[in-house]
Amino acid sequence: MITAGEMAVVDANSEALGVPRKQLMESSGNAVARAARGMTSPGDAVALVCGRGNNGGDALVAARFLRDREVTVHLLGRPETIATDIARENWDALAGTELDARVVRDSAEFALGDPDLVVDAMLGTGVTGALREPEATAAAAVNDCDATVLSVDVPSGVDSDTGEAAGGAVTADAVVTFHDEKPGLAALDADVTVADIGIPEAAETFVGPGDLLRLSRASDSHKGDHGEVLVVGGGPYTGAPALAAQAALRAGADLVRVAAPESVAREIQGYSEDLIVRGFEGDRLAPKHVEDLLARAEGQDVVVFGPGLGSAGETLDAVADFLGAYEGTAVVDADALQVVPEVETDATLVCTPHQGELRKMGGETADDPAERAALVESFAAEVGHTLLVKGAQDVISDGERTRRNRTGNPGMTVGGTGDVLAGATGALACVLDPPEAAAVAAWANGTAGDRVAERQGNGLTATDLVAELPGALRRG
Ligand SMILES: NC(=O)C1=CN([C@@H]2O[C@H](COP(=O)(O)OP(=O)(O)OC[C@H]3O[C@@H](n4cnc5c(N)ncnc54)[C@H](O)[C@@H]3O)[C@@H](O)[C@H]2O)[C@@H](O)CC1
Ligand SMILES: [K+]
Repeated sequence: MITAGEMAVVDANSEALGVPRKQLMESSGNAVARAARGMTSPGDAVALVCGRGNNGGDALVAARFLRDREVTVHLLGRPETIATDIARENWDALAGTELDARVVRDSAEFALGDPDLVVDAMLGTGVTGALREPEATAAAAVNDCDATVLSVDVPSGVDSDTGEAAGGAVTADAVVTFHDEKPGLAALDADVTVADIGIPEAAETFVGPGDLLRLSRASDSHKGDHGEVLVVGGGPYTGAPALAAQAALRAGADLVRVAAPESVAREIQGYSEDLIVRGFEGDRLAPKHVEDLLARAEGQDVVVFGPGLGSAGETLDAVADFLGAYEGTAVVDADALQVVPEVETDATLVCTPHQGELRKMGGETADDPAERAALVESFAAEVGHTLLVKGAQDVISDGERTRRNRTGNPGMTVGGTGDVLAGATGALACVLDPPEAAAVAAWANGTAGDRVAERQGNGLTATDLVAELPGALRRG
């Protein structure tokens, strides 16, 4: 099953892998023609009713593959108003054929005739609201006629995610949908076929630039703030929490606060005046600090727990106490990770171990990336949290869905890059679901590293990565 939003991500990742939308449209159109041919005989009349988006584009392609049928193409609206270049190019391509292609300038001009088969390609996943004209009149004519109706991707007017039909939606006898089943089609009283349109497997297996689309959707739908993050870290190390906090800012969080032992808080503040640093008594985290930290975590979108805390016994006890009582979302990194498998928590956690830390948590690892991904998936299911396991290929899993990330380079084994990733994951988890946040953060962190390496060769530092994060998170 794939939702329209996921399909858009996969589509953009496919393009980045060298298989652009226009090529997918050619495959979709070909699949539609194959289905139409299976439902008719040579010489039968096939009416292709095309909207001005890519759904219509699919049928404009199909027309070129149906020359042994008596084809009529009805374009709903003027060609100049076709919404996408690739659909327009496929309309223009019909000029080089003998096909009967008609422009329906307004609904009064629409004459369906008496076809044997109607191909309904008015609206696909781009539909919004009840059908407008001329689609409404055309849909009514399609629903009234005696012909069999084959819908492209989804019956026009039906929401492919929910199955809800807008006013005036088409009733289909059959549907050819693309790449994977759609949740909204399952309940329809129509014969649904899934056509493989040649999307490379890697477009789904690996996180790609298409995954950045999730961020634009999040900013459309979110309450308008990009989140507040609390970083709890520091003790034996001061750089780690500072890097995580700066990465969270660069990855889009509005406000980043740091809670660190007093002895290091001032030093952390020295790294950046953009951070709000407040110390707690002593040189390291201990159970006596937990109540105060829980109060500080109240009202934060995400807590990033662990960078630089160290592994003193009382520190790990404090981590366990905190996680036991916390109910929000937290990114857990570094020494704090080993506590996770033992602790009962209502919190939503994203754990970011490297291979060694994963083993310390009780997880297994393997050399082969696909095998490792399967092991990470079952361990994520066992611990009940999202895992982002760092490596030459990162693996991200919530126990159900698993992705891999292959951005990044050997130069990134330098100290501090993990802290940057934890901070970026924290910022993104303010606006995205945990596995999506982890996947986008891993991709962006690696992409930032690749850009720095391309520019300056060796000698990458974690600070370089932080500076490059905004660019890596920008689409296009
Ligand atoms: N990877 C993908 O996502 C692929 C998508 N493909 C096709 O592309 C389709 C999506 O294309 P688009 O995003 O261009 O969207 P659509 O073609 O579904 O619809 C967009 C057009 O419909 C108009 N419209 C929206 N709501 C309307 C309403 N209520 N009444 C009248 N007009 C309305 C819009 O103004 C726009 O011109 C899919 O359904 C599928 O058929 C395929 O080509 C293959 C690959
Ligand atoms: K359709």
